[in-house]
Amino acid sequence: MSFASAKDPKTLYDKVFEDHVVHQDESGSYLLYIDRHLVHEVTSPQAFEGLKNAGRIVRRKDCTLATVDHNIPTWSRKNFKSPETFIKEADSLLQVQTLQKNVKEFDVPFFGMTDARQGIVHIIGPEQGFTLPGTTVVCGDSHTSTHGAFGSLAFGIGTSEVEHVMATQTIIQAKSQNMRIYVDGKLSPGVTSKDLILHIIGVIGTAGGTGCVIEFAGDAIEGLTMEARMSMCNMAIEAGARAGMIKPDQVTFDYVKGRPLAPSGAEWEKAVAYWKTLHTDEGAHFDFDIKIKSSDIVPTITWGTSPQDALPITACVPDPVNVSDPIKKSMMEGALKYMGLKPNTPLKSITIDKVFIGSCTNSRIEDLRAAAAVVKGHKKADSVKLAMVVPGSGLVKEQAEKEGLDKIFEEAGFEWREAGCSMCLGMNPDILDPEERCASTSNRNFEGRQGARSRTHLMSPAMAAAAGIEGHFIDIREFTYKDNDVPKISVENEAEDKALQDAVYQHEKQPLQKGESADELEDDEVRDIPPAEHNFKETPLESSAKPTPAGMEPFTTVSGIAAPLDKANVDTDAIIPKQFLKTIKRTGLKAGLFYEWRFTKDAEGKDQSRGFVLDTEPYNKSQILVVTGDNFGCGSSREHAPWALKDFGIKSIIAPSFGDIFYNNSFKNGLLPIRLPQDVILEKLYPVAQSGNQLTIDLPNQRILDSNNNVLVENFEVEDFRKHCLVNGLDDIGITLQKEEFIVKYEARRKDEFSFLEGGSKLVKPIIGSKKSPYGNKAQEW
Ligand SMILES: CC(C)[C@H](C(=O)O)[C@@H](O)C(=O)O
Ligand code: SF4
Repeated sequence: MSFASAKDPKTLYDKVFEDHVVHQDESGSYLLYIDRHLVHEVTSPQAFEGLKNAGRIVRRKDCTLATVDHNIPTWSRKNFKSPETFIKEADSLLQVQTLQKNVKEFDVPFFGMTDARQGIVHIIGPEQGFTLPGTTVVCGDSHTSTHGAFGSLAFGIGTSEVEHVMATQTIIQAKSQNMRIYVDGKLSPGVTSKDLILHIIGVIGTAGGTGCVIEFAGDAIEGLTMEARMSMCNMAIEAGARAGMIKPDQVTFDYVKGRPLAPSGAEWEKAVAYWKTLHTDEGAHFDFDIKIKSSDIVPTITWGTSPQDALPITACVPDPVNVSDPIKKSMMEGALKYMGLKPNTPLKSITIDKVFIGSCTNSRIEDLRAAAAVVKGHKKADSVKLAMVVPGSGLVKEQAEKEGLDKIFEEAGFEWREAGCSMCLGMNPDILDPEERCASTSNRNFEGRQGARSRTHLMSPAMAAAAGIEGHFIDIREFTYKDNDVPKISVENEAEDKALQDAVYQHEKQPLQKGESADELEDDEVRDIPPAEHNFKETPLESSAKPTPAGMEPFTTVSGIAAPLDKANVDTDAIIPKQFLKTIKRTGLKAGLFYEWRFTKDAEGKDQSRGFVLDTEPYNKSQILVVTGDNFGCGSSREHAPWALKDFGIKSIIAPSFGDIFYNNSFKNGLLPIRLPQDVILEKLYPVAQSGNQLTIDLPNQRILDSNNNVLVENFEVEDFRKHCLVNGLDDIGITLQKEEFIVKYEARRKDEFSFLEGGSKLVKPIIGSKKSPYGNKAQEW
């Protein structure tokens, strides 16, 4: 059944990866087939525009599913008439309208704002059964890692890659390294998967998983529900990993079975037989194997401005005095200042202003049940200005209301909202005021994440709810639950979930397409290095490969001022804050580059320069950025980060390591990221940057020189394929389309061997006669 040969023991990741290889070229670059593509309004406009400009279509509409989530207000939709009357912010509205227009024009299945199935993109995929075990899942969103909970290979991509997937249904990938995080034992009472993943990120750091796909394994993981597994994999990106994965098992199959877009009947049996082969073989090689003892974990929260700033709730705010590494020390001092915290303060004594229960990490029915169990019979503390509960999808909302959770929250003084990303990111009206402190169930506590100068502490739903009741952080194990008959996760409830869905989707699944019979390929034909004529070096690239729609200039040699940046873990939220993402263009982003670091507001609300390095002479003309710390560009997949850097004039960034998605996105935009060991940067390049001098980057020869032509670095690492594209300014969609024959062959084979994946979002049906949906009977909005 599997494309992979049975010869060597393989990891779960190896198996799923190999089963999707359409083509491999000599440079080590793979073309992978994509089974499922989720689309939202923030990262798709430029991709659809690119398709349009090139006269291309969406190749597999049945593998594509779109929704709106980031920009939409979460206030009541009872009087909803249209996005135009509902969404007050013009730029948010434009992104929503643009997606509506695009899905109509390209005929892509879409859950709009009048559809109960609308919700956060990572909630709706699994909920619909669109996400299936063993599939490849992508989305222009970093938290696509969520779907790895099903044993799928799921990762975030940038907008250029969104366009690539829409046009070719494939993606160009290098193989990541294998990391296993093995969690033994059972989680203690009061400890959830959120505590576990925060603990893990605290241990391995936000760059710990860079270049890796993490498999979460062990008793503690196998004991988790699907919802809890999704919370774990969701935050794999916060550990820097390309993806997180958990092997599919009976828990997975039970969750998927009967979902509207899941296979059924004989196809279901065939699927399960295949899915059962998807586990790491005995003796398979892991590049990194990390063991975590579940007994070490207690309820955990973050204190600082990175998800790795995680501590047990029983701890105190850390003291920089105890840190010897100067970079870490200054980062800690900066974070404490930003968070308005004093060293050695017990975490439990920190008071809060607001509570946010929601986001793609923790807005599923199980999360809401856990929070409601805490809240029931209590009242929100008077000192807490706002506690909001935002379900992940319209269906989660309906289910919660059916169980009376909305009433429990409202009686306690919590606000009950409509589905969306909400205050996780604040691209919509839900934001914190400056210096407000929030107990949040989301996944990122970056500076400015929930609003300018906002202060975010990450934690589990129960802990956030309890903080709302007490007015300060509290150890959930010490909280007094008032009522024991709170809704619990039970088989009955699961059955009710399904019953609800069945009522909502009164449809028959369409018969599976009868395709032409698939060409039989031998294993080797698919996996092995193809003959030379298929290698990109031999292919007549110029014939159909075009410059990218963004107008990518060839990159050969760049000489320019190098700006020094002495920071680690520079996240893409810092490179380009959320308010600048509300554009449907790739240009005009210079003003937003490092906005929070560059500007503060004066008394009249005008921007005042803070003297950030890029605003001082001679660095305001920099073309190169020399960064001392690891993990530049971590976090969100926003391609707006390289767009903004490019718009400023930056052509190359040198750092010890990069966030995977940012690294990819940079190449797609003619921006060269160069990875060098930290000591080389500190000894050879940083001093040049500090003195305001020029560096020359010679890509064809892979060298870096100073202004006297002395070679400072020789043979810096860059993959052949990426170099080739950059030096020639090539559009990789054009290159991929030259491999059309391989894509067609793979599709034929997929139709046969993985026939249970056919249908996909084509099975999405309008909601017919949904009895009491507050969204009415309309489904797709065109
Ligand atoms: C808007 C999108 C690019 C972004 C992401 O990739 O993560 C967002 O979802 C976020 O959480 O910051
Ligand atoms: S992390 Fe937040 S903003 Fe990003 S997709 Fe999830 S809920 Fe939306």
